[in-house]
Amino acid sequence: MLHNGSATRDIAFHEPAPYRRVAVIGGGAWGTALALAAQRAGRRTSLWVREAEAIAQIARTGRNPFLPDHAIPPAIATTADLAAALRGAELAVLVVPSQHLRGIASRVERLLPDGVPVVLCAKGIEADSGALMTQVIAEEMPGRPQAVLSGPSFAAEVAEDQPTAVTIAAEPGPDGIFAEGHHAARIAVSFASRHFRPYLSDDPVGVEVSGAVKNVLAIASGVIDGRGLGANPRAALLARGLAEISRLATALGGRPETVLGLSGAGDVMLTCSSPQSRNFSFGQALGAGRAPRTAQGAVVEGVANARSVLALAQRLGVAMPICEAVDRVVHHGLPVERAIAALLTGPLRAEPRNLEHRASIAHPALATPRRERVFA
Ligand SMILES: NC(=O)C1=CN([C@@H]2O[C@H](COP(=O)(O)OP(=O)(O)OC[C@H]3O[C@@H](n4cnc5c(N)ncnc54)[C@H](O)[C@@H]3O)[C@@H](O)[C@H]2O)C=CC1
Ligand SMILES: O=C(CO)COP(=O)(O)O
Repeated sequence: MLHNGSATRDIAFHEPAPYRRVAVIGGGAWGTALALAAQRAGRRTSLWVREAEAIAQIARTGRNPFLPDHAIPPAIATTADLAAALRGAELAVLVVPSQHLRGIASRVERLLPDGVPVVLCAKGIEADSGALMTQVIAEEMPGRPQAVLSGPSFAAEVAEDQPTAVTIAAEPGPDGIFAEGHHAARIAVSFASRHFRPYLSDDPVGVEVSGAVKNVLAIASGVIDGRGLGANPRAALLARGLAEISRLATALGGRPETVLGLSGAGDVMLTCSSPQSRNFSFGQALGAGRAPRTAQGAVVEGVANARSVLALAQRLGVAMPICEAVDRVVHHGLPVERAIAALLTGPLRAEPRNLEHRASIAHPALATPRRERVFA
């Protein structure tokens, strides 16, 4: 049994039954890669693709324009008909961008039998409501079992069957998420294959917040790279960015140790250091003073989420200076130079949160604005 993440158990011991039929809803790059992963794991898999042109191209060439370098095997049933994609599904995997999840979820809810679980794969926070993806689902699909799939996983590498580890997070049942019949354990074995390794977590809030914020951090990291500022500020950004994730996650009831796992530190390391990341390369262009260019129709989640993460943080009174800087640059036209200067010349602070609190009492100098150039 899992007690608040303090104990781990081998899920293979239980041999939970996989879901046999998996419907992947959202045929962008990540949905396509996850359909390939499910099919490799032995699942009967369907893939719902929204765009008529994409469906036509798949029919013509066997390739999805959102992930053009990878063939989709005929065993994956691709369709533009949502009802057809969901027919007979024992598991629905929702892979539409965060700002579109609500609309798709309400349509899926009308078509999916009660009790069929959903897996949420978008990394983001809803702009208008500040809702996490799990909250959106709780509202649009009340009572339905749900889990979050996140972690360091570029779609192209999963499609190539490169080794990848992800986290599957859900609220534990009375016997914990490792219990044989728990949907999270069943989802893990439904996707597990030689090169695709899910880990379980009972902290969906920590996992979700990590995934949403890392995209904003990746834009900031790209800016540093595009501006040619070197390796030191990137490392500082990663460390201080993880501190921002941790503060927001704990304010929402998540756990700080989750932020050190695959969905937090793992995905931050991946996305904040590779031009494969759309968010990182968007930031690189900003940093270099070029107009960001993305593949047609591709989503750069950090753009919408700079705004939604910051709005949520402000509502909760959580300081997120890096996310704030990205929001100012992307949405309010703040020049990159000024955003960087603001981060470097803010008040001096102590590092761990608990010390931060004590430092302001025992070491007032650390909490007082000073001229030195430090990181926020
Ligand atoms: N691409 C990747 O490597 C990974 C992506 N993700 C996450 O997966 C989610 C989906 O991203 P990708 O598959 O990469 O997208 P993508 O950039 O490849 O394609 C855009 C997707 O947005 C969908 N879309 C556009 N307008 C829509 C609307 N009005 N309603 C519903 N869907 C709409 C398109 O149908 C398409 O599926 C994002 O939250 C992303 O952060 C997570 C892990 C890896
Ligand atoms: O989430 C991702 C990898 O884990 C993909 O990142 P990008 O959306 O920045 O490409």
